[in-house]
Order: sequence, then C-alpha cells, then structure tokens
Amino acid sequence: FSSTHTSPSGQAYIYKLNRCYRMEETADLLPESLQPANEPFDVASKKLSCGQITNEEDESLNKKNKCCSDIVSDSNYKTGLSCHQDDQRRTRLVASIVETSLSHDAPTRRTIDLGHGSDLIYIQRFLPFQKSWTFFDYLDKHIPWTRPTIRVFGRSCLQPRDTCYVASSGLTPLVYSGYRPDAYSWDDFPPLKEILDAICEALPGSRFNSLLLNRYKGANDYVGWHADDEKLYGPTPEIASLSLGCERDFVLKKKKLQDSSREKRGDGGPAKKRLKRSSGEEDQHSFALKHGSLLVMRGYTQRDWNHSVPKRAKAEGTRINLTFRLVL
Ligand SMILES: O=C(O)CCC(=O)C(=O)O
Ligand SMILES: [Fe+2]
Repeated sequence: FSSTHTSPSGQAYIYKLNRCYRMEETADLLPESLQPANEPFDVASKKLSCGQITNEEDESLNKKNKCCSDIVSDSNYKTGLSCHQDDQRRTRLVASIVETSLSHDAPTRRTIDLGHGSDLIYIQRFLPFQKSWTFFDYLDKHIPWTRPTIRVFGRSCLQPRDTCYVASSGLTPLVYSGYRPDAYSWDDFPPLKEILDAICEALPGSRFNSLLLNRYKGANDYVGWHADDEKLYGPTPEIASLSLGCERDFVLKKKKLQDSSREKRGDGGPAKKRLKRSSGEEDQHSFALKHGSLLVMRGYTQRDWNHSVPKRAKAEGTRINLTFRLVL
C-alpha cells in the first residue's frame, strides 16, 4: 500500500528534515494510485493495512530517501519514496509519501524540570496527524492574519511573522512591543474552541481565556528572545503552545541575573538563593516542535527564562503556532 499525506484541501505534504513541503505543484506527476484522495486520509485504517516493517526495510527506505534528497518524517510517520522517470521529456524525481507507521499514534508526554519552580510539559502527537493538518488548513485560510509594525529597542520594524489575537470579552488588553492587537471573539473561529477543549482536557485544572496565534511563512520568519511575562498574566503564567505544520526549533535560555525580573517583583525570597544552581542543571534547552505537538510552560518559566523560535534556513514550510494564555 502507498499513499500521500493529504490535507483536506487536497494538498500533499512531504517532510525533509526541518522542512515541510506541499506537493501541489507535482501532484499531477504522481501515478493515479498516488494522487491525493478526495476523501479525508484515514491514518488509522492505513496503518492497520500496512503493518510493521522490518529494520532492513526501514534501512532500505532511508537509503531510497537519501537518493531522492533525504526525505524523512516524524519517527511515527515513516516515509517512503518513489522515483519516476519521464522518458518523453526529462527525468523528474517525484516524491511520494508511503505511510508505514512503525508505532502507535498515541501521544507521548514528557515533563522537563527546569529547576527553581519552572517546568515544561511536551506532548508529542497531542493532536492526531491528519486532524492537525485539518486545523492547519482552516487556520491558514480563515484567520485574519496581520503583520504589524512593532517597536524593538526604540525602533519601528515589521514583526517577522504574521499574527492574530483571540480573547474572551472584557479582559485587560494585551500590549507587547508597543503593539496592542484587537481581540477577535472565540465565536468567530469555532475550531479554536475545539482545540481549547482538547487542551483543557489534557491539563485538568488549567484555564485559558486568550490566544495569540503566530504564522511563520518560511525560514526567515521568527520570534526573537523574549518572555511572556506581561503583568496581565500574573507571576506564574501557564502557556500552552500548539504547533502545526513545519517543524521549528524552540529554544529556551535562562535569563541572566540582571535580565531577570525576579528582583523587581520580589515574589519568592532572596534572588541570590533562588539563582543558586544545582549540579546538572542546564542554561539552554532546544526542542524541535513537531506537527501536532503541545508544549506547556509553567511555574516561573516566564520569570526566569527567555524563549525564541530562531530563523532556520532549512525550515521552508509554513508553521502555525497557537499560544493559549490566561489573562487574570
Ligand atoms: O511559535 C512559538 O512556538 C512561540 C511563540 C511565542 O513565543 C509567543 O507567541 O509568545
Ligand atoms: Fe512567547
């Protein structure tokens, strides 16, 4: 069996290390059996029909992938590749995804203790693969994305990514980098409520009433070092961040003593004591945020750490990120 990963809008996707390509330009080159299906792609049933593959097959798939420029994917969605020769005109390489899921599609949850009351939860496959593409397509198309002018170090510049803000009514407005986005209503985008419900179910006791959406349209879009430590979120905000589409690195770096706002706030004992490190603790962490994954920042993460999504030359595809927050 073989199939492409097809989004509801009929576009196929291939993965290449950090990149995610749409296959719309080449879809017409695919043999009929590999043309994107009109029906939504049913990951579960395809998986049942393909079964496990052996290590040798896995290795041979990887070799084939290399011959056609290193196509790889999430470890849970092994890709295969077929090369077709168009002898009438010229040789063209056509990549097609063969879903040979090696393992279950169940989410995996990992907690990362950053020390001093800061921690992260990372849930891979929080949303099923195909469902995540359905949301991606909806958001890409229906969100009124804007690229505002912001102020950084006293200078005006275009924010290096698209954005949109959704919030419950009556909340303190969000202002960052001199920009105050208008808040859309949750009712304007029903799928966002569906995602919010799934997040609340995974995080019992957590509450969110606002959402900042980001769209990175390619390798040059990024978010610079910052912490979401605005007063309206309180001293220990919980931020749940859903990633869709192209995989990007998310880097956390511990704030330096003078960067840290902990002295300003004075909300947890003498700074010196709190800064003392225990052995084995690291100052930087990097996560490749997968399509459909959820990263939750908790405790004093915003007070003590900065984070960024740096430019990545190889991340050519679009990524959509949703950060759910609670305005107090
Ligand atoms: O895109 C991401 O993963 C992070 C976005 C972010 O840090 C923010 O919106 O504050
Ligand atoms: Fe952030």
